[in-house]
Amino acid sequence: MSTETTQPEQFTFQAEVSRLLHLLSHSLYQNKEVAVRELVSNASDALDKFRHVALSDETVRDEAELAIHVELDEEAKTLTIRDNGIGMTRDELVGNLGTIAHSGSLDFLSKLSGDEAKDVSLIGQFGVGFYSAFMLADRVEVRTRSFQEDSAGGLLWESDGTGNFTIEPLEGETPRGTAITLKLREDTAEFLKPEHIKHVLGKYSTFVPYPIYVAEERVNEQRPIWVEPKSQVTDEQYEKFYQYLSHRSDEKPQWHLHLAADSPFQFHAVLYAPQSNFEKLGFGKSEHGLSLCAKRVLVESDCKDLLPEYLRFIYGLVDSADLPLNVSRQALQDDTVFRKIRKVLVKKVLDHLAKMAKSEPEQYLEFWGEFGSILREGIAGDFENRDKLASLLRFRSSHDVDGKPISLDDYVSRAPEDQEQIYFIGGADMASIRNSPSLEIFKKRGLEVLYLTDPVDEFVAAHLGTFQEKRLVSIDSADVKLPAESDQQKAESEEGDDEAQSSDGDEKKHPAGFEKVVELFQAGIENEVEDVRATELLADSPCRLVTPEGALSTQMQKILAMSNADGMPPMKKILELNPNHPLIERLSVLAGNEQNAAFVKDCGRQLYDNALLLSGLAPNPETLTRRTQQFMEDLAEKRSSLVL
Ligand SMILES: Nc1ncnc2c1ncn2[C@@H]1O[C@H](COP(=O)(O)OP(=O)(O)OP(=O)(O)O)[C@@H](O)[C@H]1O
Repeated sequence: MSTETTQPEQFTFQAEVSRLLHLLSHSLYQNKEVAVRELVSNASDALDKFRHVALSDETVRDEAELAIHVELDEEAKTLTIRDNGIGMTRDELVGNLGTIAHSGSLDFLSKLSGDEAKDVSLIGQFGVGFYSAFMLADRVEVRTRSFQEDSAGGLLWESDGTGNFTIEPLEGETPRGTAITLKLREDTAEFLKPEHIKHVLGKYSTFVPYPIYVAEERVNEQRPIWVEPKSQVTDEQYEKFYQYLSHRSDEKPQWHLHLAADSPFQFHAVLYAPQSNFEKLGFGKSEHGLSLCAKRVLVESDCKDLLPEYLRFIYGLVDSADLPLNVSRQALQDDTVFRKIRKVLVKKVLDHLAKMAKSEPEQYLEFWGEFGSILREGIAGDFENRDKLASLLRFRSSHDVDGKPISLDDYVSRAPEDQEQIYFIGGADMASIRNSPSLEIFKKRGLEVLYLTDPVDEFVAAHLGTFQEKRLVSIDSADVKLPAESDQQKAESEEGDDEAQSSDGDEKKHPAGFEKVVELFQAGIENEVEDVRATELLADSPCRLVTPEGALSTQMQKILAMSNADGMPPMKKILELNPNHPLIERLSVLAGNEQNAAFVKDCGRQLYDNALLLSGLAPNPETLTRRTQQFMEDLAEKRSSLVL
């Protein structure tokens, strides 16, 4: 049928796109200028892609300058952004301008539209920048021809943003590239004024690496600040460049680094740390990389291999004349200069952080609060820089002031000289950590303990192993060794428990009958624990559970058990008793009489269950409740004589 070729094909937007378009027009705070930035940035990406193709395929090259033209038509009330980049085929049009590539983008943006509506300027980070066109326009037309099609292969994409779009072939010759025409709404008519559009482009698109023209006038300066001496770059220029690289308009970076080297290889770089970490807000892993240039020309806009993963939050640009750029990604990664540049970048960033931690500790803590959770990943992966990274770690501790996390260097510098280990305790939250019986002796002796409420920190501690030759040890482990007590501490502790304890090195004196208690407890829970024994490391609690030497800490075991459900059998623990606790002393007396054996055994089981609960582990609820009920019944019966 003859109508078949002229009838536009109808398409429906993916449901997520419709929701996004609704969100854009209704709830998000609207900084409409962002739409221009996004469309210009897409045009610039399309030019990059074309240049890349043209490098290896001379048949597609031509003489035309790669550029972006912004055209204003006051009469038709249209704003057009035109590029001679890579263009789009029919399938690309359907896929790119009808769906959202990054799943999760929409959810994230919806979250931002709550009370504290964040700037919609974030939109470009989530692979949905094109749709911001509908913030300005009630109709959008895209005319495009892919570099792969002949000049008659142009297409027109059209939509009013309410749910559908159409695609139809264009008649006549269509130049290569894409022209996006926005039919502006009444309330966005100011975007038809050349002065306004120039102002917007100056604000957001100064660093676009291709010329941008409004009418015949070139409006972006394209100044490569990274090759200029630091002294000649103003704060404002650094900020603008950051905003251009990160798509975070109106945000200042936390800090920046401007690096330059001439030998043994040449490169320039500007690196930035953003203000906030989106990963913390639940938006998955950061996906951006650094921009990689050769002699000022952008070669790769998202080079993720220039920095290790644990520095993935950094934005920046690296420019080197010494890199082989027409090679595969793998070959680039293996290139000696590339590897050396990467090494220098990592060193400079870590040195900068170390300097900041020393001279501006408050600012460093702010940085750590945002990005510490990413930076600490380096402990497991970057062996070469492990020491530097270890000094950058921060933890809550029993000795921290106002909850401000401390460094391992702080810890070691104030630990007693003969303290061979760095103590830590893991737990679900501060409250359960502070209530742990294992902490008592450390509190009593004033020994510092790191509080690790985030389970990942325990993995970090395990990977680190030692710091300044001191082993990091969980205090609920049998590996713990305490430094010798000072004379004063010795005197105090001997005063506290005069009959029970002799000085260090001597055979400990336990109350008579204590060995019997151990025997009965053991008989009561023999299959569940590795051992029952006395400890001198408890102050106020009757007992605690510890992990045997060399075993994983309780927290780590819990995490592993969760991640591997049918998992490993639980590792047996050691039940340690405080021979000087009034309850244990009383039981030691009772254990002398055979008739009390069952009762002492029951107490052993109950204390074991209590210790499990305190460690965040689950005892058998049925036997626990039955036993406590029995205890209550016995007590109630004894007390009934008081009523009569
Ligand atoms: N001017 C253009 N020329 C060629 N392709 C384009 C152009 N504009 C958009 N596209 C295509 O449409 C896709 C979707 O664009 P959109 O701005 O929504 O997301 P994105 O560009 O992938 O993400 P981001 O905005 O984070 O860079 C692009 O990836 C690109 O393939």
